[in-house]
Amino acid sequence: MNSRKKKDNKSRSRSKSTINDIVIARGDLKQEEDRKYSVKVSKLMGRYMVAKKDIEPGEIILSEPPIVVGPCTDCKVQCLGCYKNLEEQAFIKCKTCNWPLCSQKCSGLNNHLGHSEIECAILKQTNSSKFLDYSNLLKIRSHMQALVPLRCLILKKTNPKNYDILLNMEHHNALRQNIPEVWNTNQENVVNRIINDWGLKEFSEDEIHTICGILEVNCFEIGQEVNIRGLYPTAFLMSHDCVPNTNHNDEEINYFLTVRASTKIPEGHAVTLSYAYTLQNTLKRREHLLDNKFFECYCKRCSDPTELGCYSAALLCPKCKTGVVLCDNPLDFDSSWSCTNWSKKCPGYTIPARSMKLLLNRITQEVDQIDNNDVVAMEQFLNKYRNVLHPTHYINLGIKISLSQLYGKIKGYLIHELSNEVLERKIDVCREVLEVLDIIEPGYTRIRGVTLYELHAPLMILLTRESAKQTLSKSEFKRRLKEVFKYLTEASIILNYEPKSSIEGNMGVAANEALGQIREWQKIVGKF
Ligand SMILES: C[S@@+](CC[C@H](N)C(=O)[O-])C[C@H]1O[C@@H](n2cnc3c(N)ncnc32)[C@H](O)[C@@H]1O
Repeated sequence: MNSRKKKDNKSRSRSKSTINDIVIARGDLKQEEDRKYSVKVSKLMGRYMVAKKDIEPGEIILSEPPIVVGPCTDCKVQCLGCYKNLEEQAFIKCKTCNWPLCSQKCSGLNNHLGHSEIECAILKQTNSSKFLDYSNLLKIRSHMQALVPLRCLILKKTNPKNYDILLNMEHHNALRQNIPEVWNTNQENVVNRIINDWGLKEFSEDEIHTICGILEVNCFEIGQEVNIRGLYPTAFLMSHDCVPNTNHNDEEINYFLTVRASTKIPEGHAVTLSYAYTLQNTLKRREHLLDNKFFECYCKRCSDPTELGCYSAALLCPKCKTGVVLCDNPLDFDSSWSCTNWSKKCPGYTIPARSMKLLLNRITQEVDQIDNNDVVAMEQFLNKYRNVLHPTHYINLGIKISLSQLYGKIKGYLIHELSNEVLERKIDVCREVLEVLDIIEPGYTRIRGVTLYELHAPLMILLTRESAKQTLSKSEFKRRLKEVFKYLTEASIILNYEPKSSIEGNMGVAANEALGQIREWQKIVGKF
């Protein structure tokens, strides 16, 4: 389908060390024995991780510190130490190198995962700050793009073992070279800056482009309050799947990455994560993977027009009114879409790929106009498109996820103020979202944990209200309490994997407390 694909194999044909070489090179044989995974190689995917033995949901597969972290390519201007976004006037310049910082006391100063002494010395020696136009912070943004590549290059001297591990990662240079918007942007913002502006002639253009490719292909988006990327020594080996079987999180400050199984991973099965946003439809995910990770996905979900029954891309047929419009060939970016209501004799409805894209772009623009907290506008949107978009179309699903979290949280909709009707609405959207998540983000995944937590709250309040009116029999009360207990228990397991400093980690603490209260009630109604 795409000319980029053929060259892919070429770039992969260069010889690469296996993960075993990497581990042995690190003198870490013990760790190799203990590892939950081994590494295989396939023609399609290159190296990929497989489970050495059955791995249970929630089990840690790996936990490791990053090789390098720093600003993302599309980041705003950030503090070089702690990566807080900097506003005009609310920042200082590093006394030594003159690059922007949040304060002279920033916790990321003289830290190898922040603004290290060596980075500061190089930025000073090269007089790099003379190119920073502080009259307008926006003009500094593109300069930030060269920082992570510089940090990688610094490793060559400060940590040659990590530099070797990094150089062993996929860069897709042969493919990327043929994509002018990727290659030329790197040439301008990274290569020319490091070699010409900063005068670091010891690095070659090829070497810097390779580093850029490695970062693009292998970085994890990390950070809790901040928007940064990190490269990890073994986690990069996980292959992509649009229904992943792992979940990962990163710690604040040290950026330790922990990968856990979200579902059971049988021995010999690939250990996967999704490089794309799972809540988008096949077309969007595949476009993202091709443009940013330089491969085409042929997973089960991508190959199935119904996306395994979650209908993330389906429209409702405007002709027969009852049929579902699906992509004729989801593995072809240019495929048309048709009504699939053959048995009920739809007169026939087909829409070309281009018109579908235009329609989705127009609807997306409309959604983007809705304020993040405007539940009324969200409900109006769902109502307006109820005969156009499938109820679980990814655009609807995004809105339903927002509603599942906003009802009960924002001003005017605090949980105890909600009418029974709105509580029921919150329950409905949570259940609808969970039905889809059970297909595309199954098991112990963060978004399921959050949605289960959101679901328990209205159920519990309705139960309390009804029990206060004494309209429930003891057995009905117990049945409903048991249901809340079930959701909350799973939410608690999932959310307690999250760092305590994160929003989800806090939710985990709240889930534990709520479970404690239910256990008190159990003393009255009896164990479930
Ligand atoms: C983060 S790297 C994974 C490690 C890589 N396979 C290696 O050997 O270094 C991502 C790259 O692996 C390949 N890859 C991962 N998952 C894939 C999949 N499901 N289908 C095809 N290629 C995949 C693609 O080349 C992608 O750009």
